[in-house]
Amino acid sequence: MKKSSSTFVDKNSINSIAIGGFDGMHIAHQELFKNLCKNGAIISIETGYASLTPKSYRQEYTKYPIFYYDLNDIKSLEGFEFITMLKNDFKNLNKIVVGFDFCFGKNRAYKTDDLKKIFEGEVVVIPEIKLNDFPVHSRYIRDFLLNGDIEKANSFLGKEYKISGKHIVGQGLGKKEFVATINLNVNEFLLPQSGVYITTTIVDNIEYNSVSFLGHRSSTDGNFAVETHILNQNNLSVKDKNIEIKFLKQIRENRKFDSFIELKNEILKDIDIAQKYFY
Ligand SMILES: Cc1cc2nc3c(=O)[nH]c(=O)nc-3n(C[C@H](O)[C@H](O)[C@H](O)COP(=O)(O)O)c2cc1C
Ligand SMILES: Nc1ncnc2c1ncn2[C@@H]1O[C@H](COP(=O)(O)OP(=O)(O)O)[C@@H](O)[C@H]1O
Repeated sequence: MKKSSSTFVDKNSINSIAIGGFDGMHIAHQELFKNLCKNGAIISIETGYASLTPKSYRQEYTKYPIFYYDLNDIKSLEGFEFITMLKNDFKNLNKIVVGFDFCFGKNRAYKTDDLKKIFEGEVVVIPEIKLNDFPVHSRYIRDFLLNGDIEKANSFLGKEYKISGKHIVGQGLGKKEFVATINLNVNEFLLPQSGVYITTTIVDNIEYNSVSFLGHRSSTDGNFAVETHILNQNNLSVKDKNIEIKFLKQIRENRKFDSFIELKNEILKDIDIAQKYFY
């Protein structure tokens, strides 16, 4: 997690802003940011529903400082009131960058044409960005993840989908019966479809090749778990650490096995698939 750099920025130095929700900080969002000037900034309107890049993780994906506005505080403003607020907050603002579908103000009644009329400065409207003829939006990326289609989600994100969580103690069964896993408590982030994934696990800023499991452990205690097995590593100290998992590819969906031996055999096959992917 990178601290929002807006904390250290003088708002009066900002001359251009991009406005939106920006959950995902995906390739279309990055196109907007390319149109910012050197002293640009990002205005992120918080709905409370961001799940691809929750608020405290967003700064990692841009060099521009992010300033957050709570939707509840601004949603009853008329169009000119919203622009007046921004002009008051950023005294030297002369350029606004938004996407083709940007709406603002009370009842989302104001569109890009209204923005051009109300704001006395440059307004850049980015036409809809698509990838292979498919529009890029965070809602589609969420759908890809929920279907386990990691590669498609990653191509729309322009990076590997990453979640973050705190190490928690597991059942203590893995090391004894199967393979050692790090169990994580993940909040805020959308979890991809239940199943087994080729992943990269980050501990203390070091990336390890890994295979991860998400879902109800229907073959053991039935509880929901996010677990990662680091390949070729036995003695990594992770106690109470914050751990990140980057998703690369789904291996299979979650399954219920009738015996520990069947589950163990399948886990060993998963590990073999992951080993081959990396080498
Ligand atoms: C690569 C891998 C694949 C797994 N696949 C499944 C699965 O298909 N079904 C299941 O119930 N549990 C699966 N698990 C979870 C195991 O049941 C779990 O690791 C075991 O219960 C040990 O849990 P513990 O780490 O809390 O001790 C998988 C774990 C790993 C590492
Ligand atoms: N595919 C796209 N092409 C162009 N602009 C986009 C696209 N997706 C989002 N934007 C713009 O980016 C800003 C943030 O939009 P937001 O609604 O948070 O993204 P999303 O549609 O992915 O949820 C808005 O100004 C929006 O118009």
